[in-house]
Amino acid sequence: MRVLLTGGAGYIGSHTAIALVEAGHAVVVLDDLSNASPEAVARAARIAGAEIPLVVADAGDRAVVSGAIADHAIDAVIHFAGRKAVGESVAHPLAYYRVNVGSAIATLEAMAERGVDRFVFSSTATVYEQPGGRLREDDPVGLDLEHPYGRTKAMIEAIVADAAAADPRLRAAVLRYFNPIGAHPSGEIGEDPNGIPNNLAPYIAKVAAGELERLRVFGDDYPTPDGTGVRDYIHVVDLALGHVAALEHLEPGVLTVNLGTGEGASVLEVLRAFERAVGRPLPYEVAARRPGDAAVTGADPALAHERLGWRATRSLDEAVADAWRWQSGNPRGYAR
Ligand SMILES: NC(=O)c1ccc[n+]([C@@H]2O[C@H](COP(=O)([O-])OP(=O)(O)OC[C@H]3O[C@@H](n4cnc5c(N)ncnc54)[C@H](O)[C@@H]3O)[C@@H](O)[C@H]2O)c1
Ligand SMILES: O=c1ccn([C@@H]2O[C@H](COP(=O)(O)OP(=O)(O)O[C@H]3O[C@H](CO)[C@H](O)[C@H](O)[C@H]3O)[C@@H](O)[C@H]2O)c(=O)[nH]1
Repeated sequence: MRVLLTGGAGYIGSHTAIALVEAGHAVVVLDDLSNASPEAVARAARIAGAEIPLVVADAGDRAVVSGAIADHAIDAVIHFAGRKAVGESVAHPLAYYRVNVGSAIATLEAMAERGVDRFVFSSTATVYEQPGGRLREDDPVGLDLEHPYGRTKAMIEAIVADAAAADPRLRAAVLRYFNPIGAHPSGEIGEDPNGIPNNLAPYIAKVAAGELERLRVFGDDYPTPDGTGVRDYIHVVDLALGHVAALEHLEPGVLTVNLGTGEGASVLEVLRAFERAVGRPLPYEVAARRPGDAAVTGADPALAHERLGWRATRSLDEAVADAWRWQSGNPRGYAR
């Protein structure tokens, strides 16, 4: 298939681009570069050994997306484009609704205009209204969430369901990612956060690199084995392979699946994994809980295995070693 990746210059999109080419597909990236560098696409193309055209454009512009679909004879779209910073979504909710919801609608309209009916969407574990350790796809999802970012994703899930109900040709997959971590094993592409990272793994990587003084562990009094928050960290390459499987198994209607490992790791366990990769202790202090954080989130990944034949196979240690290879080899990221 010829696959358009909106937001394909970003962290998950660039890894997915490589996985798609390696599986025999052709990839075109459409990205406004608001949170990415064109260098990510250039490196993904080099690693994959294929040309990956980059269209620098806003996925919220229906006419531009429609033009890209026609120009590149696209068969399927994976929609990664969007903003993802939880705190920023609280401060700037309208921008989040405009970019996230607006770009999803514009992309679906552009596809309809061009008769493209294969659609894969980046959702998140955050859409579950009741966090828990083994979340299943039929657990309650809705708008009763902690932040506008999560609500944008729940809204888009509803929009995709309505679009599929109205158009029986639409074949869609909604992928609820748990916590992506790690980098391509080449060390050439990885997560390149702008400014001080919000997320745990890139934050620890910058502590290990000496750019940040110490990790602040947000709470050690949760009802978890060591008192720190537990998440389901999934290697970004496993996540990328989940997209390939989803794309290749699309059927009319909407399939919604968790992409997680089914295993939990605490903040201190992630820190220890980094210490093993780096080969020395890393400084940390216990700080107050971060508002809105759950004690535990984790996936029941059974449905993805049953329906897509996919499961995550890479360990936390592997992910952290790959993240550290990327961080230490590219201290300034893509240096945008
Ligand atoms: N990383 C995570 O923890 C995580 C977890 C669950 C879901 N997601 C979702 O997965 C998707 C990809 O996440 P990521 O971690 O790769 O983030 P990212 O920021 O690295 O990638 C998103 C990409 O979209 C681009 N973009 C943003 N707005 C755009 C627009 N209007 N038009 C075109 N391009 C636009 C950005 O430049 C960036 O390259 C996002 O939709 C995100 O919400 C991410
Ligand atoms: O500096 C830090 C950063 C994080 N944490 C802790 O580390 C764990 C993971 O935090 P992240 O910020 O890395 O990830 P979250 O689980 O909070 O959320 C992320 O993953 C979710 C998917 O489950 C959503 O996509 C969400 O938008 C995205 O930020 C949490 O227990 C958090 O309290 C720290 O202790 N210190």
